[in-house]
Amino acid sequence: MSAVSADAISAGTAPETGPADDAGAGGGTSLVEQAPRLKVRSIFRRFWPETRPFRGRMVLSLLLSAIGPALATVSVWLFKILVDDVLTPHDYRLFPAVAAAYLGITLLEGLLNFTDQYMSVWVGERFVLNLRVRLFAHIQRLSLGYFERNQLGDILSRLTGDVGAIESLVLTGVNVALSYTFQIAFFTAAMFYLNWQLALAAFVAAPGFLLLARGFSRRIKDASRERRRRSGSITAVAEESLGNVALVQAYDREEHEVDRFQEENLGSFRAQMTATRLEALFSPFSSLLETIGVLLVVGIAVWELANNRITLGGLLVFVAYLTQLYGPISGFGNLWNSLYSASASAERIIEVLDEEPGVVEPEDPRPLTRASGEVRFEDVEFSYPGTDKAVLRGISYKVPPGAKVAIVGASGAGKTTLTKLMLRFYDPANGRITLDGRDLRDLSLSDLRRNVTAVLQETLVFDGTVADNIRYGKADATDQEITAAAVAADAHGFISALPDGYDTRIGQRGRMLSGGQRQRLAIARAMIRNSPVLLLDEPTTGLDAESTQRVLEPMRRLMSGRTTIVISHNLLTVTDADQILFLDGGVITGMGTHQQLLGRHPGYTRLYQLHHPDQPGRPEAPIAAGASPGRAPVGPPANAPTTSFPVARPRWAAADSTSATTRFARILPGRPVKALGRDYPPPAAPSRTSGTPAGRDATATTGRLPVVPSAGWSNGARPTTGRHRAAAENTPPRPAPAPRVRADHRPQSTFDPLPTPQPRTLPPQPAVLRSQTEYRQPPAPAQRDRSDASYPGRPVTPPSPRHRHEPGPTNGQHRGHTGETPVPRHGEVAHTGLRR
Ligand SMILES: Nc1ncnc2c1ncn2[C@@H]1O[C@H](COP(=O)(O)OP(=O)(O)OP(=O)(O)O)[C@@H](O)[C@H]1O
Repeated sequence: MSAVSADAISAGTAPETGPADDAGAGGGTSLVEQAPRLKVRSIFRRFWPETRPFRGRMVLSLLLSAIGPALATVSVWLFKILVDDVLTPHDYRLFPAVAAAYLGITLLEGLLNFTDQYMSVWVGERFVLNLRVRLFAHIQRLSLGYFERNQLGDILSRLTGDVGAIESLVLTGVNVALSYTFQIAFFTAAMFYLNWQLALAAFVAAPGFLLLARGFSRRIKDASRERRRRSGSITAVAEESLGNVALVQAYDREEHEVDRFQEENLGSFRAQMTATRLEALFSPFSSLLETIGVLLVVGIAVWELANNRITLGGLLVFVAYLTQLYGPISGFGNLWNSLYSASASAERIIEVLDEEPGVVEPEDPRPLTRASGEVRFEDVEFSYPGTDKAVLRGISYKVPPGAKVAIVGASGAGKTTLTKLMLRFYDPANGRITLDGRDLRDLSLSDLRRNVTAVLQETLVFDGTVADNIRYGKADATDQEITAAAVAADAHGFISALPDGYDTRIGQRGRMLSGGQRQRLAIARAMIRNSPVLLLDEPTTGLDAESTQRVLEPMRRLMSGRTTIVISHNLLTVTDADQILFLDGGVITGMGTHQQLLGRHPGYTRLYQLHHPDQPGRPEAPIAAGASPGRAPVGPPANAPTTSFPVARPRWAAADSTSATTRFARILPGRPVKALGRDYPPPAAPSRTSGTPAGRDATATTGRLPVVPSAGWSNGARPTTGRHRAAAENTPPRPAPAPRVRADHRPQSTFDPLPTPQPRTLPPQPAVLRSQTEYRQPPAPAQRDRSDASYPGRPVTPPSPRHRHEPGPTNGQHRGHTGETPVPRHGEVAHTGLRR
C-alpha cells in the first residue's frame, strides 16, 4: 500500500477503502503504476533549462513583481500620513495630495498587474506548449515496446494533464516566490524603520509557518501522486472502454465498464479529498499562527504607544504591514505545498522523458536511397523485453529481390514478430537482419522505413479525408498520383461514390468505410509509397470471402515487382508464393513452395486442411518416419486421418481441379484496371468447366500454381525459376495464351503502382520436385517477348548458377540450399536454408 493510503487512513480519509482501493494505491494489480519518486530540487533543476527561451520576459516579469510590493508599501505608508498628518491634527490641506497619490498608485498597480498577468500567462503557456510538443516528439520516437507495455490512456493523461503542472513548478513557482520575497523584504524594512523592537517580535511566529508547511507538504505530495496516478488510470479505462465500445455493447458489459470507471474515479476522489483535507487543515493552523503573532505584536505595541514610543498612525500601519507580511510568509507555505503537489506530475513526465527508445538510431548511418530489396535473416533470435521466452530462434533465410515469400504457422508462432523486426520496432537479441547487405541497425530509421512498407493486420487509417489517408504514404503526392494509386488499389470506384469523393472524411478509424474498403485504402497508401520491400501481415484478416476476393487482386498489383513478405494463416493468400516458410514455436520447420510443403510438411498440411476441409493433403510425397528428406517416400495408408501427419490422399495432379489456387483464380473476375493512363491486366479468366484459367490447359494447373500468380505478378516479372525452366525444357511449345500484360507498361517517373521489376533470383527447386513437376505449360515465346518488351532494358534475369546457391554468411554458421527437399521430417531440426 502506498504512503498516501497510509496517510489517508491515518487522517481518516479513506472510509471506503476496499480491495479496489488497495489496487489503486499502487498495488500489484494497478492499471497504472506510480512514477519513481524525485526530490523537488532535482525536478526543478531538470526543467529549469527549458525556460531559456523566455528568460528575457521572465526578468521583466520579475521586475514587475518587485514594483508591485514597493507600491503596496508606499500605499500603506500613505495611510500613516493620513492618520498622523490629516486625521489626528484635523488638518485637511494634505488630503488632496494623499488622495492623488492613492489614485496614482492604484492606476499604476492596475497597469502593472495587467502587464504582469498577461506576460506571465504568455510565458507559462509557451513553456507548456514547448514542453508538451517536446514530450510528444519524444513519445513518437519511443519504440513499439513502450506502447505495448503502457496504457495509452495514461500516456495521454501525462501528455495533457501532467505537463501543465511543471509550469507551476518552474515558472509560476519562481515568480510567486520572488514576489513573496520582495513583499517580505519591503514590509520588513518598513516595520524595522517604524519600530525595530516590534519588528523583531513579529518574526517570532515566522519559523512556525515554515515548520507547519514542511509537515504538510510531504503528505500533500503523497496524495497528489496518487491523484495523478488515478488520473492516468481514469483516462486509460475511458480510452480502452470507449475504444472498444462495440465489444462492450455486444457483450452487454456496459455496467462492468461503468464500475471500472467509477472505481478509478473513486480512487481519484479519495486522493483528492486527502489532499484537500490536508490543504484545508493547513489554512486554520497558519491563521492560528498568524493571529498569535499579531496579538503578540499588538500587546507590545500598546505598551510602546502608552510610553509614546510609537504614534497611533505608526501602530496602525505597523499592524497593517504585519498582516501584509504574514500573507507572503504563509503564502510560502502554500506555495511549498503546491510545488510538492506539482512535483507528483513532474515525476510522471520525467519518467516518460527518461524512457529511451528500444531501438537506437546509428550515429553514423549507412546511406540507402532505394534498396534492390534483398532481405536476409541471419540466425535471428528474439525475446520480448521483460520476458525470457525466445519468440524467434535461429531464423536464417534470404529473400531475393522481388521474391514473394510467405510466412505461415500457427497462432503465436512468431510471424508478426518477424515483421516487427523487419521494421525495427525491435532489434534481434542475436543475429541480424540485412537489407541489401546492410544490417538494419546501420541504416537510419527513415531510410529503412522508406524502403519497407507494411500493410498491417489491423487497417489503420486516420480521421481525415480519403485523399489525406492515401497521401500519408507520400506527403508530396499530387492529386493525380492519389487517383492513380486508388485506381490500382481498386478503390477508385467506391471512393468516387462517396459524397465528396476523395475529399470525404472517413471518420475516426475509418468507420465510414467497410473493412474491405479500408484495406484497399491501405493498399493505395502502400502503392503510393512505392517502396521496394513490402510486408503484408494477415492482409485479409477480418474480411469476408467477397471482400477478400476484392482485395486480393489489388494486393497482387501492389506486390508486383517488390520483395514481399506475406504473413498469413489464410493459405489462400500465400499458396502462390515463391517460397513459404513454416514457422513453429519461433523456428522455421519447413520451407518450400505450396506444392512442396503440402503433404510433406505436417504443420503446413494440417493448416491447409484446416482451411480447406474438403482438400486432403497432397499425397505424392508424404514423409514417412525414417524417410530421408528429399526422397519421395512410401505414403501412409490411404485411410490415415487427415488431421494428423502423414496424410494420404489420391494424387493431387489428377484430382485437384478445385485447388486453392484454382478456386482463387476462379473467384477473381477478369477485370482490366486502368491507372495512370494505362490498363493493368485482369487475372486469367478461369474456365467454368474445369476451373482452369484461360490460356492454360487443365494439366497446367494440376498441382502447380504459377497460373494465377503470373497474373498478379504480371509484367513478365515472374522469374524463370528452375521449376519453370524444367517444365519449359521438357515440354513442346504451345500456342501463346492471351497476353495479360500490356507491352507498353512501364513505370512512371513519379508514381508507379507497378514498380520497376527487379531481377529476381530464387532458391532452386529441389531436384526431386523438379522431376515430379506437372507444369507443362511454359510461358509461350510470344508472351515472354511481350512481357520482356514491357520493360525495355529490364529483362527478367534468369537465375544463374551463382544465384541458385546463395551461400549464407561466411562465418560458417550457415549453409545454402542443398538442392535437397527443404522439408524436414516431423520433429526434426528445421532446415532453414541458410541455417545449419
Ligand atoms: N509485446 C509482446 N510482449 C511479449 N510477448 C509478446 C508480445 N507480442 C507477442 N508476444 C508473444 O510472442 C509470440 C509470437 O507472437 P506473434 O504475434 O509474433 O505471433 P503470430 O505468429 O503473428 O500470431 P498470430 O498469427 O496469432 O498473429 C506469442 O507467444 C506472443 O504471446
